[in-house]
Amino acid sequence: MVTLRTESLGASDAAGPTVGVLALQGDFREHARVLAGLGARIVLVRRPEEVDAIDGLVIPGGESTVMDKLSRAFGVADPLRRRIAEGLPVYGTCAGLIMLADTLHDAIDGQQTFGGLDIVVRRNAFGSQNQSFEVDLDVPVLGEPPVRAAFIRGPVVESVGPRARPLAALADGRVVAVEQDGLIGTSFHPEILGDHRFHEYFLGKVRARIA
Ligand SMILES: NC(=O)CC[C@H](N)C(=O)O
Repeated sequence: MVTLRTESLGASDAAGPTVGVLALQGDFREHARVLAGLGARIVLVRRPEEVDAIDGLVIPGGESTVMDKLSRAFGVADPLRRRIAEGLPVYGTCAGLIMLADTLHDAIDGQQTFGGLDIVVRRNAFGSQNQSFEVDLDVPVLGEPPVRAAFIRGPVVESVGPRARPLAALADGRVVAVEQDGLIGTSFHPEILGDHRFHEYFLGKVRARIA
């Protein structure tokens, strides 16, 4: 018998899909609040049993090198790789996008990712913390208005392979949002500026898969 550490942060609806938020490090609480507000049941994922209990997963922003080490130390990296390969819908923001990339351009010290997205990513592509910025981003799958996107030491998608497709790019053409089947990745943090359309779009994928 597995006891789930199901924490509801906000208005949780027992009928909603069960969405995990990888809670090893980073801004997982903000994502949990947004998803709970949209009707999902939230599981904060830190253990292998929790990986088996979810219909979808959000990987938050934070520090991908630390998330990589902790996910291996906590034994959730391989179970997550397996579930991603089986089609688990996953939305990764910033460090979470890095964790979903098949190829990391500047991996150091043996940094690993979970993979799944057929993309090449470069970390810290927009400079340091104090070079953070916000921009209005056209995201055609989300319609109008543009998404206000916060970039905080974010990665860039340097190339998009044939299995993935770009969802948004900056004015200079650099790709900052992608999807591939049930997987979504954004270089930026929609969870902190009050626009929840990326989370709604992701929940649509989760619901479609369990319907
Ligand atoms: N805001 C973020 O998630 C920053 C990502 C971080 N620079 C990393 O490489 O993991």
